[in-house]
Amino acid sequence: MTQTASSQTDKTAFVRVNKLTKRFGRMTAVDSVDLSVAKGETMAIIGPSAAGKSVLMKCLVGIYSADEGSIFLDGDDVSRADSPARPEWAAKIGMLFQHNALFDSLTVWENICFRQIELGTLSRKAAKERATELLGLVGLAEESADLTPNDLSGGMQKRVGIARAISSDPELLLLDNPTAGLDPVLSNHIELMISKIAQQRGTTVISITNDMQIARTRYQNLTMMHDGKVYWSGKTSDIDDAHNEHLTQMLDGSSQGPITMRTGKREDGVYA
Ligand SMILES: Nc1ncnc2c1ncn2[C@@H]1O[C@H](COP(=O)(O)OP(=O)(O)OP(=O)(O)O)[C@@H](O)[C@H]1O
Repeated sequence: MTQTASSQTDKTAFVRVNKLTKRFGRMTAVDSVDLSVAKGETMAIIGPSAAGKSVLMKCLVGIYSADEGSIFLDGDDVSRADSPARPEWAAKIGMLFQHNALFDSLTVWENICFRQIELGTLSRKAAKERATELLGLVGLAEESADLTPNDLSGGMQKRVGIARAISSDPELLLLDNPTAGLDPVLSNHIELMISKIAQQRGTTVISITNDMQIARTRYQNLTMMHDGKVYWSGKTSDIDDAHNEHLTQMLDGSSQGPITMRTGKREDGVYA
């Protein structure tokens, strides 16, 4: 991955977002955002509340259309929810929503293979087998398959959400706060599991997190958003102590952002 999605430099990126803008009335939730991720790499998106992180994710998954700018996935233009390439990409993207979005009236296994059952790509028997296999992968017992989401703890629900997100073996995995509300030990477990899944399957992963430490240790790339804009984007290995302090201050609201930026966007379009 190159350090930002400058359209000049990142034509080969698997995920390429160019000057993406999404508005709600007069409010600009995502403001001319550039980012890019190479195939098989991982990116954490971090930023304070209302920074535009979830709206960006919803543009990537195709819930919202770009008002301006573009989104390319493996070269396909999917900038709008109704772009011709979108239907094909629906099956190639797995998403964990912020509040898991599990169906309370369905069992765990039906939730995990919901899409396959709906589309008829798997019989119910095959779907249950597949879901049970995925439960093992996310560290849940086979017996959980017949429970409903209400029977599960928050951490277990997250795991079921992740199992559903990877059920179609997606090329792109989008995770909106996979560890929100979980204790640090469980958060680490889940993040480790995500890294392993990404490594074993070669999945490209973009994940929102509020934890700078997790972002730095578990992800290859990091994008910091603030007020709908990308404030910093680059390799986590390039984050030195000064950057770390600065980004952490932005995250907890003790820095007002770009005014106190230590370094800025270079002439070649790379944030440093
Ligand atoms: N459907 C919508 N209609 C109107 N405004 C919206 C809508 N969705 C999001 N917003 C607004 O867009 C801004 C960005 O929201 P977003 O959910 O992307 O923030 P976020 O960075 O994910 O924050 P958090 O970490 O708190 O979830 C917020 O001001 C939010 O109120």
